[in-house]
Amino acid sequence: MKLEVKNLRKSFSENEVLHGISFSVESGKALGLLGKNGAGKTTTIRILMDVFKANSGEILLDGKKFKPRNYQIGYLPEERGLYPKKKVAEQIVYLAELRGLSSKNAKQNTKMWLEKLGVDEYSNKTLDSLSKGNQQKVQLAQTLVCNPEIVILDEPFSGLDPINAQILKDTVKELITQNKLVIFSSHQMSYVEEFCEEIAIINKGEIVLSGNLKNIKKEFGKDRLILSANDITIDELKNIIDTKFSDLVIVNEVKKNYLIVELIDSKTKNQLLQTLINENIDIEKFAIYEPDLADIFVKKVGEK
Ligand SMILES: Nc1ncnc2c1ncn2[C@@H]1O[C@H](COP(=O)(O)OP(=O)(O)OP(=O)(O)O)[C@@H](O)[C@H]1O
Repeated sequence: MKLEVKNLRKSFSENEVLHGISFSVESGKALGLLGKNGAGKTTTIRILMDVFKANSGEILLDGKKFKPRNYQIGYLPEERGLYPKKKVAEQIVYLAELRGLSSKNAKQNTKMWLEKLGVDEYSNKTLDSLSKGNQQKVQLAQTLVCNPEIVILDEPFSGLDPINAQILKDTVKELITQNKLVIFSSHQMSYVEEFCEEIAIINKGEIVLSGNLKNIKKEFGKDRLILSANDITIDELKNIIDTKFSDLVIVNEVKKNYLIVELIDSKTKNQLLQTLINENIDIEKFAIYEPDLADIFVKKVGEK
């Protein structure tokens, strides 16, 4: 399956909050929707789920208008939607039946997911008696109980400690290998980096970067190197480069322990290395720069 979001615009009263959002994602891949608070992630997801109507734009699944009601979708909304005073297993079974599962399958799947996520011991407790992290896992069990083909998770990691975040990561990875189409929103880069093949960064209601994460990283790292030297400070190294090697390289960024430099001509990497050696600079680091997602995000959005 391929889901395509095309040029979504959304206004609340006179205020346009989405200014033409477009991205696409296919089964067997996960798309990370990234953005700061208020960027427009949840609004986009709500439009996808038909909670809100867009003012314009379209959403297609395999080229046809996407109607969420026609599919088994696992949606974990930002405002978690379960009943605090009802028993955990009972309400998941009930919601699974509402979504079309037989009573037997609803019970089986509920048991399976509560066990898998390590919250089966709370099956007969009311939801509000559980810790926030465990409530979150119950919500996730409810999201996945119907074996959905499409999984949409809005900030699924919020409130999870590292061990439970790992359980969620493993679950998402498993969904991807089962060829599900997975979309999730987050402002936590490390999670996105770990298993999203595709990303879309939203800033102030606009997509500022989208596509395959590996290609994006390659493009950002293109012709850039990390450089440091023994016996001289980073500032001294920068000075030498600025005064002597400005025909080969320019300094992009001064980090605490190294410089990020950009080759003026991508073919001159070895020449740069040779020139540094000829200058008797004792090179400590000379490596291809591999930006992490946080670096890319900061570059595109301006701040963390
Ligand atoms: N129902 C609404 N009525 C009016 N404005 C809204 C409504 N929902 C969202 N907005 C506005 O739309 C903008 C985008 O909000 P949205 O919740 O989509 O951002 P987000 O990226 O999900 O942020 P967060 O990470 O904080 O959840 C914000 O300026 C918000 O105030």
